[in-house]
Amino acid sequence: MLQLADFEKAYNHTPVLQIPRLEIGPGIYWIKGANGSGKSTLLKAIAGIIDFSGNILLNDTSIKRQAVDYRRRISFAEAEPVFPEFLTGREMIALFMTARQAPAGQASPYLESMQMQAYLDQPLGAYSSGMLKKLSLLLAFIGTPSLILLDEPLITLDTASLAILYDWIRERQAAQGTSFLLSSHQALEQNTLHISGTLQVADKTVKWLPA
Ligand SMILES: Nc1ncnc2c1ncn2[C@@H]1O[C@H](COP(=O)(O)OP(=O)(O)OP(=O)(O)O)[C@@H](O)[C@H]1O
Repeated sequence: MLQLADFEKAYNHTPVLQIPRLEIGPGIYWIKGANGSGKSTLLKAIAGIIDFSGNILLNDTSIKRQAVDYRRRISFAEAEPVFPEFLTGREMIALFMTARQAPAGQASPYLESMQMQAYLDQPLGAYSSGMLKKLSLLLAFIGTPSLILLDEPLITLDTASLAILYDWIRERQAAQGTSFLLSSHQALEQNTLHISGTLQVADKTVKWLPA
């Protein structure tokens, strides 16, 4: 599903991640690592929002040679999302629905399950961090990406919302075979989600460990 080859990312000429080769099949993966080890850097590189040397292929589509096609197949929710404060949640969702050519009505069940309708027409500047987090997670589920990257999806969510997020992930994987990379300092509920393996980020590289 995902292949990294000769991957190297440096900030100000200081290498942060060097991954000669990494290949993982479809599934749900937990990205683990200490603070500053490079989890967000890895996710941002795979999402195509920061540059790096080497290559990444998603189902044989190259991030460098087929950049538009690649990005169409991937979604990313940042750990601490920042949105334009003057837009409303409804406007953000409409923007994503158009950009990602999503099927009509796709957002409705997500909005209902997370009970987001009450504040959908408020400007995003008035959202709490939990409300912003739910919106950013929902936006990552818009369209039909084959890989969804969620950076620290569990932070700021209340217990009820966590259970709903796990439902979203399970349902999307079952219905569309979507794969997930989830970074988290908290243990993922492995009896709720079927985790295919762990990507351990340490010593400036990434190791795949079976579940
Ligand atoms: N834009 C940047 N410019 C310079 N250095 C950066 C930048 N972003 C990240 N780094 C450095 O890269 C390293 C990895 O950071 P990254 O944010 O990927 O870690 P992380 O594993 O996600 O950490 P955390 O668990 O604290 O969120 C750190 O040493 C960090 O200081």
